[in-house]
Amino acid sequence: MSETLKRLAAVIESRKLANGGDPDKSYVARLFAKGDDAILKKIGEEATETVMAAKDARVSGDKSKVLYECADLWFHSMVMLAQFDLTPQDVLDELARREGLSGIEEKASRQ
Ligand SMILES: N=c1c2ncn([C@@H]3O[C@H](COP(=O)(O)OP(=O)(O)OP(=O)(O)O)[C@@H](O)[C@H]3O)c2ncn1[C@@H]1O[C@H](COP(=O)(O)O)[C@@H](O)[C@H]1O
Repeated sequence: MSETLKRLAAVIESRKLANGGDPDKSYVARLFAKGDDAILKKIGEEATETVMAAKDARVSGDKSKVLYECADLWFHSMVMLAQFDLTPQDVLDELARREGLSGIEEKASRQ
């Protein structure tokens, strides 16, 4: 896993209230204190903002907002993973499991 993701996952974990996270000082601890609905709402917002940034980038040619919004989306997804005691490595493991398996073949195998 990338060292950046590993460090960020560790910081997020440290912000859990059970690990001493303080909602008065930490944005992540505040999200954990608010619970599932607040975390999931942020993911919905950031996903929508990512889509809008990508649509805008097609018109303006400026891709910087796509990166910015996608980073927000990844970050909040990492908070959600931690909320469920999952890690970015778990997601990478799932992607590795799918490696080489065509999405078209996988879909056909479900029918
Ligand atoms: N990567 C991030 C990160 N990306 C985005 N954000 C915050 O996520 C929020 C994004 O919400 P919006 O863009 O919708 O802005 P907003 O309107 O201010 O947000 P809301 O009031 O609606 O929640 C902002 O408050 C951003 O500052 C982040 N906050 C923290 N991190 C990382 O998490 C670490 C721990 O943060 P704290 O727990 O705050 O110490 C930090 O050191 C960073 O590495």
